[in-house]
Amino acid sequence: MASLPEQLPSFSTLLSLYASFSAMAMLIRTLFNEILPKRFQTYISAKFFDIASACLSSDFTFIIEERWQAVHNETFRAVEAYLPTRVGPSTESLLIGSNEPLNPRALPKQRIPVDCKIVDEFHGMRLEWTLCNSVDSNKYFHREKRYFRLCCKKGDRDRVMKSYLPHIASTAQSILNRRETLNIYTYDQESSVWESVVFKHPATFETLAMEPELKQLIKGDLDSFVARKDFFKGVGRAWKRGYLLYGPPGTGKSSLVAAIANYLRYNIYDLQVQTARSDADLRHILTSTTNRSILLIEDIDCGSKVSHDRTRVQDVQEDTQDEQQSPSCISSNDPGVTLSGLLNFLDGLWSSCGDERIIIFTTNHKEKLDPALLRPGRMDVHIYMDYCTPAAFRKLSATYLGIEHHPSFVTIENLLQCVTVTPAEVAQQLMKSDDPEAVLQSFIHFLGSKRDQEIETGS
Ligand SMILES: Nc1ncnc2c1ncn2[C@@H]1O[C@H](COP(=O)(O)OP(=O)(O)OP(=O)(O)O)[C@@H](O)[C@H]1O
Ligand SMILES: [Mg+2]
Repeated sequence: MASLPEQLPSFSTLLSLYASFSAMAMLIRTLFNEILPKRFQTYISAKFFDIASACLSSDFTFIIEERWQAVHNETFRAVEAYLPTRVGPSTESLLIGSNEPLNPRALPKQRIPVDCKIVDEFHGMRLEWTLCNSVDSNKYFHREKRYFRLCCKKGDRDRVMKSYLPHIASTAQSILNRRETLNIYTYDQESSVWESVVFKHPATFETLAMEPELKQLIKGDLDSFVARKDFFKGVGRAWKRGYLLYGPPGTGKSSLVAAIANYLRYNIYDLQVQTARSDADLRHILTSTTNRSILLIEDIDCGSKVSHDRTRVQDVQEDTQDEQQSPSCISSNDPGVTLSGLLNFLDGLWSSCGDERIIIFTTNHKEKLDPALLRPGRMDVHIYMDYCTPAAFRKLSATYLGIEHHPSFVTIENLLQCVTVTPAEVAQQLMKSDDPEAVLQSFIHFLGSKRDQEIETGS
């Protein structure tokens, strides 16, 4: 007869083990219920539930937040561009809209609404996407945080990382490269986000009236910037290019910015430095911009707080004077942006955040800028936008009147040699009538009286 193995515990041993376990469980339960505060109990139960359900579930979730390590997350941007192309029969809602009157040839654009589920298929994997929104706020700030949740089977996790996400990256790249509409963004301090509208400025290098050699030089510089990613890496520089456009009002600085955006197909972030409350705020604002874009800071001399590094006390004292001169300069108790805060972004350590960025400053008064901003190498290219030259006039005449040669050009070009007139003034004169002959005669008259005035005042 087979006997029981010797090592099997006896019934009485089992009974005493059971009693010890029960006592221990009772003790743990009492500790849990009586000693731990209620909120810890809830937290621990929730965590336990999470861990248990994660172990039992066969799904895996990726979270892709809008920001990654303090700057804009390019993976988020790629998904944002890619997902609208994956809208299918299972999609329950969509955001649609258009900045133009609806017509059959310009159907509204699609965007993914918050909480809407998009199901994608890739190489036999089922991938469920949801755009989520949460609010991060305390008594100092209120920021909305957007993120994508991607659910897949646990077993597909590696394939998602190794082949699906790279597929999204390359698809998004080609979508962004051929983007039809450009956006111009302005920063909304209230909600701490960049607000965008469609950018449809008609200025192009073709319509710009400036010396042809200068135009060629700028286009060449832009082309080489875009093509030389590896060069920038190789020489240890951030892939950025800074332009300072300076010259009198109405000489085409903003038009040149629009022409650059249209040429490169880059979005524009139009920043009023005065809207940033502090250097930390400026850092947040600038790190929320995306790659392949232009950061535009117009009238940099007007943002008096960044023209020179000053203490807060000085700022507050000068605010009252500044306010009268420049309504755009905000008055507040905030410390404001300092020059060093801005320079840190131009070529300091923070300049390495982001790729393929063009930074453009414009000013009417280059002489008012702090020498630190003008130091060689800080803004790579300084472009002087001049008064109207004969070559610029010929371009404006071709654009506005459709005339490239005319006998009165000789008189006009002679007058332009001695009269200071901006391209904006010329454009205004050339738009006066749709009769080109009458326009040219009136323009000669305009230049003549301007010359007489200048002789009289000795300017
Ligand atoms: N170089 C130019 N070529 C073509 N058009 C021009 C040029 N300069 C000015 N204009 C015309 O004048 C208008 C005003 O020009 P723009 O706003 O570009 O000047 P700006 O130099 O930016 O002036 P400000 O210093 O006041 O900002 C433009 O909308 C455009 O129609
Ligand atoms: Mg301008």
